[in-house]
Amino acid sequence: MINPNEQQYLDALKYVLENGQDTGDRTGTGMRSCFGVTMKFDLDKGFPLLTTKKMFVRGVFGELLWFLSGSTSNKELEEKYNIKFWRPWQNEFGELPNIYGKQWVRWEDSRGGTFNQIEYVVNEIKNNPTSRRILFTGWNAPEMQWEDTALPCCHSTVVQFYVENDKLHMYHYQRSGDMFLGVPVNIASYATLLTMIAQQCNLKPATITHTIGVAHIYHNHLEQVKEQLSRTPYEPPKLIIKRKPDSIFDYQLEDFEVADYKHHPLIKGDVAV
Ligand SMILES: Nc1nc(=O)c2c([nH]1)NC[C@@H]1CN(c3ccc(C(=O)N[C@@H](CCC(=O)O)C(=O)O)cc3)CN21
Ligand SMILES: O=c1ccn([C@H]2C[C@H](O)[C@@H](COP(=O)(O)O)O2)c(=O)[nH]1
Repeated sequence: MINPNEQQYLDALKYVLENGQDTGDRTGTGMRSCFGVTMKFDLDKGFPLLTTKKMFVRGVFGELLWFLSGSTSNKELEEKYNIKFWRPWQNEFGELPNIYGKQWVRWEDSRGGTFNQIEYVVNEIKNNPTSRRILFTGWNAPEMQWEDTALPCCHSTVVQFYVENDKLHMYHYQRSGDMFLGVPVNIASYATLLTMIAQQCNLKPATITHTIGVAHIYHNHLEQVKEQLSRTPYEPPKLIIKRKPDSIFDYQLEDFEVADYKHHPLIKGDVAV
């Protein structure tokens, strides 16, 4: 098979298209959904950036670096990286309160301090690789219910790591996945994160097991999905990280390059707000 990683996504997409339940949803758009869909990616078989549609590559890397910086400012995401897809959820101050950046690197504890979960994960992988506690979560249960929270955490509901000899594996549980728009970005983003953490720990990025709780196709994406499923994937591109920064928090946009990215044309779809 020319691109087994992409086939995992296409099979999941097709499964939801053919077997999903049609209902309404919070946004009023309507969705077709299945519960508990798992995809497995092996980074040895290429970088899982979709080739059956053109992906917004800078969007993947920029958004990830913005999460890692601890920022929850959409203004910063737009000004620093020229990424505008978070705009519908920003408040009047250009902020996205309580989303990923805060939970990943400055989770507020009940004793007035903060906890950097990403730093913890990298240190554990380096110093305590047989630990069964190497995980981080964006799901800060009480904060997810606060009324100013921009959007309760979708991906990184749980992200766990496992070291096998010189290989680093990841399990990613995502509670809710917009199969056409969000999930392709999430797949590429977590593959990038695993590659970065592996580089920091002198390990090889290996597999990602990605489970989505409510895997859904919005009703206004059904035609786009059929178009995408009619296309044949190309060989996957390669992810190149051009240097090894001193820490997981020191990567820059210019450090990332995608080589040999051959893709089909963009497929547009409206995001459900
Ligand atoms: N309904 C919904 N789906 C999502 O995927 C999603 C949300 N809401 N809310 C929060 C974030 C925002 N995300 C988004 C939003 C829009 C695109 C999007 O429109 N992507 C286009 C390119 C956009 C561009 O070039 O600026 C694409 O073709 O992938 C992707 C992810 C992911 N998340
Ligand atoms: O990275 C992301 C962020 C969001 N989504 C999708 C999943 C849902 O369609 C919406 C969130 O709505 P909820 O009602 O909170 O589930 O955003 C995604 O797929 N990937």
